[in-house]
Amino acid sequence: MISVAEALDHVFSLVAPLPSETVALRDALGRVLAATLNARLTQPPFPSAAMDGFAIAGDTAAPGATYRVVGESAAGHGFGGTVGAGDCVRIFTGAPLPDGTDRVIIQEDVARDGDRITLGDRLDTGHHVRAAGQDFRQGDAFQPRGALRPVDLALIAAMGHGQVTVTRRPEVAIIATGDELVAPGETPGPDQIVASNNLGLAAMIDRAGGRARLLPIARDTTASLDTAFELARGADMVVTIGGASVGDHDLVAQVAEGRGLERSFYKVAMRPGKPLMAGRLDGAPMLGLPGNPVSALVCGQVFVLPALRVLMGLPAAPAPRQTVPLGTDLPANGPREHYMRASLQDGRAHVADRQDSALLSVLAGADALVIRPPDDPPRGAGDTVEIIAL
Ligand SMILES: Nc1nc2c(c(=O)[nH]1)N[C@H]1C(S)=C(S)[C@@H](COP(=O)(O)OP(=O)(O)OC[C@H]3O[C@@H](n4cnc5c(N)ncnc54)[C@H](O)[C@@H]3O)O[C@H]1N2
Ligand code: MOO
Repeated sequence: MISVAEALDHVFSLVAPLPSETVALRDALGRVLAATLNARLTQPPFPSAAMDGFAIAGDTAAPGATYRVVGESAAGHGFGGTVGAGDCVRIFTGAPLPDGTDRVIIQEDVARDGDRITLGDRLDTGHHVRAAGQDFRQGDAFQPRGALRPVDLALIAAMGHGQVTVTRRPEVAIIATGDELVAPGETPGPDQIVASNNLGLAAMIDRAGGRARLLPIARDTTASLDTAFELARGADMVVTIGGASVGDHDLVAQVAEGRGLERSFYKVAMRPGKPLMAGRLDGAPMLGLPGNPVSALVCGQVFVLPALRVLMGLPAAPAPRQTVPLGTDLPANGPREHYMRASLQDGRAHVADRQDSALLSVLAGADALVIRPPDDPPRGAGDTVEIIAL
């Protein structure tokens, strides 16, 4: 059995960023820029007012000074005339500063009488002018730090782009396997249960920026699995769930190998998730997850999402970890890296009593996975541990 870190390295060697495509900015949330983007515009494009008031030549400002109002500059409608000595222009936030002015006196500091204004006794010191290009200049490069966030989209729009070139959204085929499974919403027959973790995994993938394609549940037969793999053709990644262990009806590896799977590894020293397999099938990376609901979803966090991020154009990196103190005592860990379901309260990780990998309700009640290294000695409340936040 290989370690989680080795297995993840193998998974990373199976994936590479997908080709790019151009999409409307409106559809670019969560996508990853395929190349550095340069501003086509300068912002602000002209010196502009940061407050509502009167634009003057700043060196003339003094308590009691008077000016003649010769026009108005509003956002979208600048003042086209000339501002002479002793003149001012009524101005509003966002409006271009007229030539010959370099300061805005806020209207609270001004007394107006017809077309005359008099500055008050206590002027604030600000010029209330936004310099041209103070936010960004034409040609400035923008390299977001990750997948595009709402603020990134706003900036790119302001920079003058209506479309962006991003890495294509990965399509991930998900194959649940097992004679015992029925689709969500169906009533299980005798000896059956509802397939759940494939749905959870699909949601995980969609939320992370992929597009999950849930295939029909495959039965525990060579023919059914073969059909499922056939339907998965063309996907950017194939994920199977279940049938990964050593039982007589665990046929996924056998069928995948029959179709030419180039296997990278089988079995990882982790808990849950031990019977994980990975390789390349029909030209696509394939991950075979164990069927237990928690095992599948933990493998989703630890392997599927990091692989998905690489396909999306993000750097190859393990699931982000944080360090927090434990809120509970823990016995020594065994030889596998243990991902324990825990809830965070007052900044401490309280590890759930029941850690069976079949317990979806425990996972749903958790907001973190506490990671115990192999053979970790007993830990007490207050000791720090690494977690993956869920
Ligand atoms: N003799 C051994 N038995 C088992 C071993 C072992 O090393 N030796 N490993 C155990 C571990 S660890 C795991 S994890 C499981 C994984 O088994 P499979 O990947 O073959 O999964 P299945 O047998 O198909 O299913 C396990 C369990 O999960 C339920 N399941 C499967 N798919 C779904 C789904 N889509 N939604 C909800 N639940 C699902 C299935 O009904 C089973 O209850 O093997 C152990 N055995
Ligand atoms: O590794 Mo299994 O995934 O412990 O339940």
